[in-house]
Amino acid sequence: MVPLKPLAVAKSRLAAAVGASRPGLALAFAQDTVAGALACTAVTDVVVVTDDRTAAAELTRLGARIVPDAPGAGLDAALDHGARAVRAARPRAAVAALNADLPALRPSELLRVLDNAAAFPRAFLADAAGIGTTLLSAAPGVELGPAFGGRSRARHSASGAVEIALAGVDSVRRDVDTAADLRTALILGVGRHTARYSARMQATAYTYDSETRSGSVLLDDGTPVPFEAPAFDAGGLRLLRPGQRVRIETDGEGTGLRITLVTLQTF
Ligand SMILES: Nc1nc2c(ncn2[C@@H]2O[C@H](COP(=O)(O)OP(=O)(O)OP(=O)(O)O)[C@@H](O)[C@H]2O)c(=O)[nH]1
Ligand SMILES: C[C@H](OP(=O)(O)O)C(=O)O
Repeated sequence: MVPLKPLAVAKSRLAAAVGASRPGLALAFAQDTVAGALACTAVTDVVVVTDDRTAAAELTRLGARIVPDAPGAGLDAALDHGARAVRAARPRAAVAALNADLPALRPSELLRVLDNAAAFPRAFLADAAGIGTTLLSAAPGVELGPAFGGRSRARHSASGAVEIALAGVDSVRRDVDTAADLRTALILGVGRHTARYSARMQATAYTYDSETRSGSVLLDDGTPVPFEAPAFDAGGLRLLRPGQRVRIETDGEGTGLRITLVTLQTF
């Protein structure tokens, strides 16, 4: 089950960093989350609990089933409602809640988490910050008992759910609440829907040292991203780190030092 707020109010903490892209980016995160879950061999069905009509149409197209957020009483109520809807049709179903803001989600990592979770009546995975929760599961016949929001890792633990202690499942833990989270997700490698938006994160300045032929670009929030351009040329693409490149366009005079536009992209 993937709960999703109306896009007009989703991902509010990203507003300052991404401006008018925010609702589209919130949808892209949900699309990549749902696509990743549907591609996981441990997942039979993906149910999205949402009242957003645009998101409902797009996520249905990917293969998700939509359950309206009938209670309209916050995240935990939406998840209880979703679990009831799932089990009305399939009373012996195991269920898991997964946040809709996991754009780097890899099906193979979700499979490891769900395999691990299946050993316990209730289990959860802490988010990358170690404060919240990105996944909560309940075995057949067991109530989900969601207690999301804020410091939910401690709350889920206190409620008796077993914390999943797996290494190497960063893509399932990497929820995106801030611009810094988004950059980390881009470095992990995001799905195709979010990748479309990442090209819009433009750098505002750069430094370049012609002796070392390296430099750094400054993202709009002030974060420096180093790059190497041993022999860069107009329009060249230079590898930064695995999964991430910088596009460098010169002024066309061929001096190789007058960068006019630098855009961070993922592939
Ligand atoms: N259906 C439903 N989903 C919700 C509700 N509240 C939160 N969610 C979803 O639950 C997950 C975690 O939500 P939040 O961190 O509260 O919200 P967010 O939109 O991700 O980010 P912020 O607006 O910055 O807090 C996301 O997938 C949300 O879309 C709700 O009332 N109903
Ligand atoms: C829902 C909440 O997530 P966040 O506040 O990190 O988006 C949580 O971790 O319980």
